[in-house]
Amino acid sequence: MTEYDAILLAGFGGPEGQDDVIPFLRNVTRGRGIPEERLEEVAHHYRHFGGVSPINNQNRALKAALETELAFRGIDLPVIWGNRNWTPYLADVITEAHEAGHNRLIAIATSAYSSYSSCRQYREDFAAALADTGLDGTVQIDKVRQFFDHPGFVLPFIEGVKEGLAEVQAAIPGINLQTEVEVLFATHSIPSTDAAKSGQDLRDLDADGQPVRRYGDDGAYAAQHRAVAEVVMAAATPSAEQQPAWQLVYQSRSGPPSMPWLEPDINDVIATLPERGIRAVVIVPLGFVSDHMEVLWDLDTEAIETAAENGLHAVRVPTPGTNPAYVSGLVDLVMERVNDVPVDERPALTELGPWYDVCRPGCCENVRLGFKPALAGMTP
Ligand SMILES: CC1=C(CCC(=O)O)c2cc3nc(cc4[nH]c(cc5[nH]c(cc1n2)c(C)c5CCC(=O)O)c(CCC(=O)O)c4C)C(CCC(=O)O)=C3C
Ligand SMILES: [Fe+2]
Repeated sequence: MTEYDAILLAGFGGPEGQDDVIPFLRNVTRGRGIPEERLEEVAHHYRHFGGVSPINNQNRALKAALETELAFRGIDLPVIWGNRNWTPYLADVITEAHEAGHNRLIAIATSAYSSYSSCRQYREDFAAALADTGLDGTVQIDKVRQFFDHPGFVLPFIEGVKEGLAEVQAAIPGINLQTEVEVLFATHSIPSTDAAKSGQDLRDLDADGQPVRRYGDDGAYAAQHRAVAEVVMAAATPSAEQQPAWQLVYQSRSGPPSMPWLEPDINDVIATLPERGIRAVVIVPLGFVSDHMEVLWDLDTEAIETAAENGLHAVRVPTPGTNPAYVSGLVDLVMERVNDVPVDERPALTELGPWYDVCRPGCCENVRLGFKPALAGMTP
């Protein structure tokens, strides 16, 4: 048994009104070398929706769903919710938790894969929050493993792809699933240098100093997405003969053009589909846990528009959101830590998992920004 006294639900954060948009974007991009034009463009996405990102309400709903599931299971752990980039800030909610007597926190970050932005940055922000509040050494923050291949996270996508394909067949009677439909698994593009470091363990080096555990050029980040996509396709399609082609595509690139980020971009890929005889596209937001701005703008607005321009029927699959399988999976992830469940008894749908509870030395470091201390890892 490992004793925890609260669950820390750690979100990205988002603006909740027009006046929040610019300060929020400054918080997110401080020191990141994001071009001014890109910031203006992203500000416009938020302005289009009244300056309000849906992400905070989605995290409020997830917190409530977790509380209901915990109560149903008779688990006495309060859920506190804090954000990296907007109120309620992590430092403030951790201080409140401490004042209420909660000093051993198990964190769930709303992010499933390994990379600087999707794992280590959360861990660095936990360390910064403890340093800023003087609670370093008083409050302990552990974090559940990256859950990209946990059944609770994957199941909603399997259901979604099944339903998406059924919808395509209803819209275009007689369509050939194998030759006329393509499934695009979409995730956030990240700098190629971050991708290469994702999931890397600095201890596993060969005699030439090269990593032993290789995930390919785009690191564990891309490998994890591909492995999950394969599982989703196999589970969502009745037979190989009826399985559409699929590929992993990227969205929401934001760095300067001179800096390599993961490709191909979803819009570029969509534009190539008609010439291959594709008539319908199923878009799976595999990299995201809820329908936040990246999904509403980059997929539901831009990618859907690109599909229409190319004469394609397009369906966007739901994100896990508050799907009961996802909510219950997150509680399972907490309880495997509480109960010290051995690694070989933990659920994982790909060979890359179950991922580590404690991140490896050097894992997901950001070579551009340099070293910053992080919690929930083997080295600080
Ligand atoms: C991998 C990844 C995830 C998924 C994992 C996770 O969910 O954590 C994610 C999620 C999110 N990203 C979000 C928003 C933004 N991300 C930005 C910028 C960046 N994202 C990056 C990566 C990721 N981002 C990167 C490498 C940058 C470049 C700057 C840097 O090196 O850090 C910018 C700056 C403007 C721009 O350039 O787009 C914004 C506004 C929101 C909130 C949406 C809402 O408000 O509803 C969410 C959930
Ligand atoms: Fe982002």
